[in-house]
Amino acid sequence: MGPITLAFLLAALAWALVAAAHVRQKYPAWFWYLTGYPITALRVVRTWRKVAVLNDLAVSPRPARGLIGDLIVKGEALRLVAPRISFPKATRTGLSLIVRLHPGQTPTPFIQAADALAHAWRVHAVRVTSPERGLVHLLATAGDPLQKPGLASARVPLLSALLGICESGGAWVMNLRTVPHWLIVGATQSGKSTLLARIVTQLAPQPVALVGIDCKGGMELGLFDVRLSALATSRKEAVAVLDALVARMKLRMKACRDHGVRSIWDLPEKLRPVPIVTLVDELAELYLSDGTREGKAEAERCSVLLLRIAQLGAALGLHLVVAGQRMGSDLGPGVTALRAQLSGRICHRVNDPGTAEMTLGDLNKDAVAVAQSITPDEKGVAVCTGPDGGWDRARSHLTTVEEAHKAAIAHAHLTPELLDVHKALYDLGVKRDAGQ
Ligand SMILES: Nc1ncnc2c1ncn2[C@@H]1O[C@H](COP(=O)(O)OP(=O)(O)OP(=O)(O)O)[C@@H](O)[C@H]1O
Repeated sequence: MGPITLAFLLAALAWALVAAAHVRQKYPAWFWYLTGYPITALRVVRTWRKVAVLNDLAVSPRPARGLIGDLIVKGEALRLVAPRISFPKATRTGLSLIVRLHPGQTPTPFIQAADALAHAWRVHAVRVTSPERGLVHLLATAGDPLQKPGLASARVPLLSALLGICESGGAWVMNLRTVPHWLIVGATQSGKSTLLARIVTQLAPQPVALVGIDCKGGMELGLFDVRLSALATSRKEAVAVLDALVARMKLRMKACRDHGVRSIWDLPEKLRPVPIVTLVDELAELYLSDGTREGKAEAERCSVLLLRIAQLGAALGLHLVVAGQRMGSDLGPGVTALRAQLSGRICHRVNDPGTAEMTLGDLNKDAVAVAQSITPDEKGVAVCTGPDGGWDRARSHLTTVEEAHKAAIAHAHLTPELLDVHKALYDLGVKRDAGQ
């Protein structure tokens, strides 16, 4: 090979490498389709049998025990048959395939083998679901799409907030019409306040009343004061606000009864009251007692009122979004009952396994393990429940305090007046100037 040919080949190689880097950066999905996907798909097909056998996903068509004369002989089958798989289909962020279960198999061992599959196929994660009896769906994500998440786009209806992006590639949406109450947990610096800011930013332009309960002296939710119809900054104020909201809930119940409907959404439009979303920052502050009789009574009252709203509020347009660092039964018996009503769950990185278990354990054990693996660097990453009862790993869109504050100011004129709630606060000596 002459020097000119060699130089030409080296230049072509360099050009190809630069072009590949450009495609990878600019069009990551196409880069995946053209390079990563074919290699990974072949790896899946080539290694499937071995991986299935090693992870007890393959079964023998012959029984593990047989009869020799008068004896029953037990043994391990020599020829195991892996369940059949479809050819892996490319997705924007990875690949997916369907496994046809052998008779007698369940999805459980596949869920347990998800980590092993991810290692064998050299992908970031494998999620296992069962869309239909006898079938298991394996969704592999090539890299962590939450490392550098783009901004997902989705049309969000009333009472919905576009929070960020899911690991599976879709938009992460909190829809209060379908899931009326939410619990958000996370250790300090995990991204809770950013998520609350995102929720306020998204709900601010909508015809919705936002009520804040922030017993950290209003340091977090106070930033959005102009778009809040009421803000309680201590437990005493929280009791007054929640009391007024429960009284309002009873009036709405009566209105529904009078019109023979079961929800405010069935009332004639001009009679329909504004939905109220109550945002609670630092739930534990509402439950912890300082040992005094008054403190205990306040904590119990808060617990009862929150529970009432959570139990009855959905159809009456009263919604709860409750955030806290910790969630444990030690906060009081009311907390477990409240958790049962907060069906939407978002678990950021947490300090104690108990909180992850309390937040997600009653829904899905695997989700608990994934939540526990969130590292301190993964700010804004959380495990969240989906509308179909499933779960996903997701990352919130980074909303700065300035952005949220600006959104609150821009939509301050949409803040509905809740006079009864104002009065309850006023009676405690709390003054709030409109547009403050
Ligand atoms: N989705 C995100 N993407 C990138 N960075 C984020 C994201 N969410 C939060 N952060 C960053 O993480 C840091 C902590 O966020 P945040 O204040 O929301 O945490 P927190 O859980 O409310 O903490 P604390 O309880 O101490 O108030 C901030 O610097 C924020 O910019």
